[in-house]
Amino acid sequence: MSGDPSMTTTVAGLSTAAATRLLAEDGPNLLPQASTVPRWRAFAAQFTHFFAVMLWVAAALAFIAGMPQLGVAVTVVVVINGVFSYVQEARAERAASQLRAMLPAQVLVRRDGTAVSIPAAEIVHGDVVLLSAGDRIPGDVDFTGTESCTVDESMLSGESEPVPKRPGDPGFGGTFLVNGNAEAEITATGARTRLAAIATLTATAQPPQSPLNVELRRVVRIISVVALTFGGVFFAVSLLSGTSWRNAFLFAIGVSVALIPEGLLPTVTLSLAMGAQRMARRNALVRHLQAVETLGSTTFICTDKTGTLTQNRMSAVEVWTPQSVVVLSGTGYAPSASITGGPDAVAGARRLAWTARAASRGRAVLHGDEWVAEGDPMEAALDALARRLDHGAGSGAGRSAGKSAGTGAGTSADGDDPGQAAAGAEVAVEVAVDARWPFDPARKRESVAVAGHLLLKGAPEFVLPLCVAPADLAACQAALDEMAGRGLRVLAVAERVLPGTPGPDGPWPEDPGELERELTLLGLVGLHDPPRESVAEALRATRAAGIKVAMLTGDHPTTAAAIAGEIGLLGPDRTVLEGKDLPEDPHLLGALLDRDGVVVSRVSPEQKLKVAQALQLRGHVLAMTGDGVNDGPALQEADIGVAMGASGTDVAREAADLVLLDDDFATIVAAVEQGRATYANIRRFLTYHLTDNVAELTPFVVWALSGGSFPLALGVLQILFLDIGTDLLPALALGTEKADKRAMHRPPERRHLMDTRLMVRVFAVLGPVEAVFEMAAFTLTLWLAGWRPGAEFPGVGVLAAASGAAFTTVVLAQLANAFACRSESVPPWRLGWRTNPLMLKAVAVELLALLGFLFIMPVATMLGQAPPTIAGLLVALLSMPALLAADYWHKRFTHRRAAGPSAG
Ligand SMILES: Nc1ncnc2c1ncn2[C@@H]1O[C@H](COP(=O)(O)OP(=O)(O)OP(=O)(O)O)[C@@H](O)[C@H]1O
Repeated sequence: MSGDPSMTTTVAGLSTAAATRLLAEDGPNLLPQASTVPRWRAFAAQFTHFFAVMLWVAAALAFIAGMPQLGVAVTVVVVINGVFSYVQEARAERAASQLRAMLPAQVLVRRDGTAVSIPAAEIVHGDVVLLSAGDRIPGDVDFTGTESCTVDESMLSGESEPVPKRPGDPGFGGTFLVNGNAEAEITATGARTRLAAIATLTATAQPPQSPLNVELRRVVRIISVVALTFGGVFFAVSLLSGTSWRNAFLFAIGVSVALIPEGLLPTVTLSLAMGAQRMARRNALVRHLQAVETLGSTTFICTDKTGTLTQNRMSAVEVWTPQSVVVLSGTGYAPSASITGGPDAVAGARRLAWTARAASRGRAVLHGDEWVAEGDPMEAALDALARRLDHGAGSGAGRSAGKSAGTGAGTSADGDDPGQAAAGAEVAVEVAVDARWPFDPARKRESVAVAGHLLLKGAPEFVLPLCVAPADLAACQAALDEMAGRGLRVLAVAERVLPGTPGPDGPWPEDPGELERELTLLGLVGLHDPPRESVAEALRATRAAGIKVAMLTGDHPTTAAAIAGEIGLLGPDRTVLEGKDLPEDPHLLGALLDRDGVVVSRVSPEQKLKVAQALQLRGHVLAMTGDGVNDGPALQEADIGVAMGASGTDVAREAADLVLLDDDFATIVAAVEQGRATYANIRRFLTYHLTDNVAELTPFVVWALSGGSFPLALGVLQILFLDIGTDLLPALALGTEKADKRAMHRPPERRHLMDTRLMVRVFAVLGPVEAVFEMAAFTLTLWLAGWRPGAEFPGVGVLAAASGAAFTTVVLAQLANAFACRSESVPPWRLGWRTNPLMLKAVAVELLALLGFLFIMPVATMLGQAPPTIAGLLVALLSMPALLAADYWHKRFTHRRAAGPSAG
């Protein structure tokens, strides 16, 4: 708190013209880019990683060994793969930076004498910024006016205790105002701030690995180990069967590298980036790409109430005073009020409203016929209330308005009513506040000292005990219960004459506790905040998706329960808890909360953190919303911290993984749906990719097991070309699959990308079918040409045609597989052929490439293949229905076992 008068003296700030000139001179207020990798380095990196280097060695060896075609082919493969990966990564990076630019930080500054909100990047040296709790300080500053202001400087100093600031103290860009309000003059922006110096130091630090990254690296590692093992076995068998060591080494490297899914990581990144873009179109902005995937596996959502479930458009609809009840309806200036009570009924209500407004900073302005909030919507509603009652009284609407009508002079004659002493009837005149102790979520009240009075408003349980027991405590409690039971937020308003207190210059106590006692209760005010229309439907969707929801609110238990009941959140056992009653033990707490539709009221930020920890201990993947200054730790603790883009504080936004641009609960649900879709897509192309690997490996396994006596159905070059000709485009197309309509009709699952289900599908169903037909096409061609196992290898022409048949089979089977992989449970013909246009294009390109690889003679000769015979072609064609049939039966089988619809 502070009684510092400089808060009320207005420093005019810069003129717009001066600011524009300074902005041109100094440049925008942006931190120097954390030295991003230059493009050429990112490009070069695609050609210098371990596997690429192995391929370069293989190419060099091929040239030295006098096999220039192989050398050229390997080089082509490295280049195509490198360019493809680079393009994908660049696209993903571009998408990510577009997302970052969607939420520019805004700052309130005083320009030309009025407060305006501008992007933080446009702040210049000399600007006067107006800060309130939760704001990030946009540059280095000197404080010019402060009100109970403390700043979290931990990011610069490591000191976790907030630092109190007084006028004249310096403040630093990037730190946060934790408490109170402040006015400050900017002394340095952008690269000249202290943060910039530190940011350049820390830019080189690696960001932590996300779970998805860890998981993907695991997948790539497994496949790489398998590939290298095969390479080793192949090398050994080649040597044993009399191949020269150089050739053996060459082929071993070729086989290993062909099997390693280098393209997988960039494809996944791109797929996440596209998921993030789709979320952004639905007003959900992820702050890291990996959050897209985590969102998909969310099992529990803890949401707050005001603004997320409700519209945060408050209006005061009822005033209870010991003498009267005033019920207001309608909007605009002149409410239709129903008043019960004696002659002073409206006078009492007005006095309450004026007091509550004096203890507020939020204000309301009339737009058309509606009050629009400037600042805290609840406080704005109190401002509107005061003006409406004045207006009503002045125009005679309040039939018992009595003596204070219009002028507000009434009770102030005896100097007893500071609020009304400053009042005009229509025009709000601000009262001169000597000292303010702002609202904080622990005290749950706010008080001000005005002209020798202490004026206070706050949560009833936190105000009533400070009051001299009113004669009609029971009536007060009944009024409170009744209003809360209707879902109204209820505030108590009280005041006290301060004996012999200091003037505006203080000194005032830091702790208002010693002043906030022996208060006189003026009454209660009930505020209505309509639920969002989308919420009931969104809650139904969450339930259908097997996700549990809890409401964590700072509001009164009865109010919270009423709203939760109204929107259909409250669970069947109607569990409504209070923050103070939550058990300390995290296991107990987890067990208590682990059900659907729990309401926790009067919850503090620390309790939110505990709730997050307890639910995660139960194995939940938790999304938690928060908008307050102190919500940062809970948001960081949750798997998905959700902050509000429209309201909410900078602190919360920067701790969050997901920002809701429209503050709407339904948007979280939309984001979860998109997250599930993206995860399903990654599994789709992983399945597709791995099936191909089975088909590519089988010839080598057969060859090696036969000790080199069974000819090799596919050569290294053919494998490399399969990888490029068939894998890249369909994998991309699978990454663009739309969200499955039923994705939100099954329970969430937290599983490894490469789980048993996927492995069985690849290694026991799709892969073997493809491999069997591939080997059948090869063997049948040889057989019909008269070759029998164990005999001398047939001539080059026969081998080429057989190998061409095997190659064709893999391409065609993969073509069918691309369609099979579009869903994990539905056969492709039920998905509609035109629902993924990119897939049709990918398939067309694949077919053209196949024709080229078979019929362009130099290419075919280089690959060691020729167009297949009729018999070979028939087997290749048969592989398609066979693969689809196997896929169909497998889907039916697992589908039935899973009992219940599931798709994706
Ligand atoms: N500006 C204020 N001045 C006085 N009391 C307030 C103020 N804001 C809130 N309160 C009281 O404190 C209680 C808790 O408010 P708080 O803002 O902490 O809740 P919250 O967590 O934002 O609630 P919700 O879940 O509804 O968003 C309110 O129910 C109200 O009684």
